[in-house]
Amino acid sequence: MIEASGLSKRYGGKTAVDNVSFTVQPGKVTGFLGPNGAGKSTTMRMIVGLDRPTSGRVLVNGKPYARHKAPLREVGALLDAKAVHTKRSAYNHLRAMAATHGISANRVNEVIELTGLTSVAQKRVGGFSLGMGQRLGIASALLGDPSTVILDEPVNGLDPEGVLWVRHLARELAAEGRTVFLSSHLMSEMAQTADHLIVIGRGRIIADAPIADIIAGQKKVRVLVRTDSPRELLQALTGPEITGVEKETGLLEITGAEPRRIAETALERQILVYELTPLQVSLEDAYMELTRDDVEYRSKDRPQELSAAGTASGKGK
Ligand SMILES: Nc1ncnc2c1ncn2[C@@H]1O[C@H](COP(=O)(O)OP(=O)(O)OP(=O)(O)O)[C@@H](O)[C@H]1O
Repeated sequence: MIEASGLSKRYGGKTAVDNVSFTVQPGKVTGFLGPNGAGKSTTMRMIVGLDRPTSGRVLVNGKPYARHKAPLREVGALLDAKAVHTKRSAYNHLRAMAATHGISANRVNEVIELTGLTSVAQKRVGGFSLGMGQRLGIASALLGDPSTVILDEPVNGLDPEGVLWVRHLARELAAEGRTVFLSSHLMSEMAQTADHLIVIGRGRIIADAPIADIIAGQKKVRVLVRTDSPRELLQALTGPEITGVEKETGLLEITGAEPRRIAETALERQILVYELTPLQVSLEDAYMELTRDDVEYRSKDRPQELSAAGTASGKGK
């Protein structure tokens, strides 16, 4: 179990993590999501004592990481896969780590097998691909058979087979009753792997709930509408909460209005509508909506929005 309370980290004038409190429960995969620069890595580094909190504290299995006599047996972490690149072979790298913790050579062989590194175990780590480095990082994290596993972007650089492997591994570790805390910005991946999500934006927690609740919490309905008069239709749908984006000529994506209301409005105004498709809210949508105001580095070319209130700025007719 991981328990953070009032955890903050400032680097000079920059607040990377701002008074966050959360608990990561055992027996579940908890996803840690957030846009670039949100504070995920900094939080994870504080959990394992690599960064000192400016204020607040974080406990792993009831104690600060540094207070554990054999921390590798309590918590295993993959934080920066590149940090393991050395002139040693994968086997020797793991053997050296194991030796410092009284972990047997048997366990080294076990994690090598578990992470699919058997055929390259004698090769120099310096020559490893990003994916092999990730596997070695995961092997190091699992070496002490820890009850808490923290993996920062574990699927980064892995091929599809590797992504699937990490997903199964995370699920298996949680099923064994371990605490599994994974960061990622791949929403689709999280949707298939995590039970619970903690979403962070600009150093603050913006959601902490089971995945199903996060999706269900996004009440804004979205509907695809094909019509020859998109702008007219949108202006007829009055309400500040209703917005629309013209995805292509004559194809509107309307947010905030139920299909029935759209159909009734179109009928009233004699606007021909020849497609009306409600869209399912995905985790991706829920996440975009949640982090909308908390993205530090935003791409410039987001689709232009049209608004039902008539302040249209898009390319609708
Ligand atoms: N050592 C440091 N010195 C100064 N600023 C830092 C340092 N480490 C992180 N930051 C800043 O703190 C903020 C949070 O960074 P962090 O790496 O924790 O975010 P992240 O959510 O892991 O992002 P990403 O998904 O891009 O890895 C960023 O604005 C970052 O620039």
